Amino acid sequence: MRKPDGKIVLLGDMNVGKTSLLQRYMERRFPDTVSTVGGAFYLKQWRSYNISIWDTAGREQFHGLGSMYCRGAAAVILTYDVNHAQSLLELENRFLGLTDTASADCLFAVVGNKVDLSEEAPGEGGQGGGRDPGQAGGGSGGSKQVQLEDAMAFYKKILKYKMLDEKDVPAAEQMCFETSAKTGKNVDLLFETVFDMVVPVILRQRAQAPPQTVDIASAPPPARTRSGCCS
Ligand SMILES: Nc1nc2c(ncn2[C@@H]2O[C@H](COP(=O)(O)OP(=O)(O)OP(=O)(O)O)[C@@H](O)[C@H]2O)c(=O)[nH]1
Ligand SMILES: [Mg+2]
Repeated sequence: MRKPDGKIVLLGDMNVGKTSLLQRYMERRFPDTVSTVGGAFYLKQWRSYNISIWDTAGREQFHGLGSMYCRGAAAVILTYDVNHAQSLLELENRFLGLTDTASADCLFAVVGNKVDLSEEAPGEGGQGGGRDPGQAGGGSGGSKQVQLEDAMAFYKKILKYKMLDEKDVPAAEQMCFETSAKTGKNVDLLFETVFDMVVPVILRQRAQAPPQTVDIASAPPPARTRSGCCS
């Protein structure tokens, strides 16, 4: 298997829909999920690049693994549930620090998932957005608690935390998304925008990395010297 050219990591509280978003994009379906244990990845061929997309566990008990998964990441997708305000706060309090191990020019996307629940008419089944409403990250009702502007304000906090200048990075409007893994809304847009933006990061990472292998075919032949017994 060819080594991936770049890495994208999904982070966020349990139950916000990270696994569902990835399965919607990669497998074009919305299957039942079980809470992720540790982490898992998909490989995506984008243009001529091989990108690994890591799905991580939101559960507190796996928190320590997050910074390991983020090591060298070219992009991090910070995911919350639009119907659960605490899940956005958790990104700031618990998950942003995990990205310290990411690449220096790592890109950030902020994603509010489960918009279908707040778009449904009252009484149309707004209880279906979480497997265990009693736990952290669960309890998605049908009322939207987080607006896109809140996500954009959080994006600006990320830039401050990373000491990045707004003019050197993509604008908040480009990097904040509202999605539904259930209906597919904005899911392709999210991943494909991130893939497109990650390509220049991959190219920069490549240019900075020391060469791993010697290409014998393109190496110049060794200079012949006249010394030696047979010359
Ligand atoms: N209505 C609705 N439900 C969703 C959506 N995305 C995920 N869910 C449901 O929310 C629950 C949790 O989804 P997961 O994708 O497993 O959440 P996760 O973020 O991977 O959770 P952890 O692996 O525990 O960190 C499941 O019952 C999903 O079916 C969505 O867009 N809309
Ligand atoms: Mg999961």
